[in-house]
Amino acid sequence: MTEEKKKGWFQRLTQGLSRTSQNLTESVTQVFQQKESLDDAALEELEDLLVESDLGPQIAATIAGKMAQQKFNSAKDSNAVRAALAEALADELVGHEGTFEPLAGPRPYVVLFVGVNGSGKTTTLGKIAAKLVKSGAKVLIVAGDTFRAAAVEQLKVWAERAGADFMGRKTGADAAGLAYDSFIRAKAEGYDVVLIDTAGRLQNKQALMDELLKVVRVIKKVDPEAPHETLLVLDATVGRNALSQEQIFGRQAFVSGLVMTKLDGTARGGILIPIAKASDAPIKLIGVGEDIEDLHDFKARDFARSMVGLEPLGDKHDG
Ligand SMILES: Nc1nc2c(ncn2[C@@H]2O[C@H](COP(=O)(O)OP(=O)(O)OP(=O)(O)O)[C@@H](O)[C@H]2O)c(=O)[nH]1
Repeated sequence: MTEEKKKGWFQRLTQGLSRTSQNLTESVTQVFQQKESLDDAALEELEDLLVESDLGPQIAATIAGKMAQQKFNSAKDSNAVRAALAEALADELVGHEGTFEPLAGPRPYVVLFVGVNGSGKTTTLGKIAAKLVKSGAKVLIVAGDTFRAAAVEQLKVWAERAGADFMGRKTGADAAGLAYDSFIRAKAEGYDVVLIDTAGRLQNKQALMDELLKVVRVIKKVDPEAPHETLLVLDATVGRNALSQEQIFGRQAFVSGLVMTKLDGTARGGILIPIAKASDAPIKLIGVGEDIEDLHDFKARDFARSMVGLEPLGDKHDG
């Protein structure tokens, strides 16, 4: 990434997370305003504020504990408070950072997108397709949510916009059959990446999981190593509901990476931390807007600093 592009992205990230950071830092710096160090009551207040920021009780207690060990020179030191908070948040996240590198793997590289309707699956898939095509890759988009005509249409628009090829079937067609055929076609026609959308809602959760597992099974018939990546897309604005979605999909659908979307315009960006800690899969990508440029690799330290309204630390951390 060029310096300018990097700067642009960080600005978008910090801007996108501004409601989260306002929510988090204003209250936390206030706790430290009158005092150099925290007494028990202030520590409890800090913990409550962190819980309100969607961090959950355990993480809130850990972070409040770390903050309580610090000394700050009252109100003048709000940047130091922020920096310490960013460090404490980053400590929680660094072990949960993953990379999404479809062009570094086998060809064709098969990526499955799972998640409930409205989480941002289609948009995320479209953004990834656009970036891959731009970098010269041959990309096939597959409309695996065969239950909703609108979902197929939306994906087709993204495929056209991205310059990727598109494969879909009529409403109600067998999604697993489509996934299988698309993989065979991608192998025969030399595609680099196959991006497969899946249904986000069926008559019940079990039916949805059965459907996903069937898609995975038939893909494995073509190549046992595939799908090479199964990305679970989660909407940050739904707060703790995203946590339960992770639990449902993560336990059953062989999720290999998480994507957190809609981190812009929400005060609930803090939810990313309990999700990261609860999940066996790392966070790979984050979305802070609807444009192609608004999807990015997840970098724990940069994210933690943006969460408190600070710029990233520089090359050492922005990878
Ligand atoms: N602000 C913001 N909006 C987003 C982001 N990602 C997706 N969206 C919007 O969220 C809405 C839902 O996204 P979709 O991509 O359609 O979600 P989906 O999971 O495919 O849902 P269905 O199409 O209903 O299956 C759309 O209006 C997107 O433009 C993001 O990072 N930030």
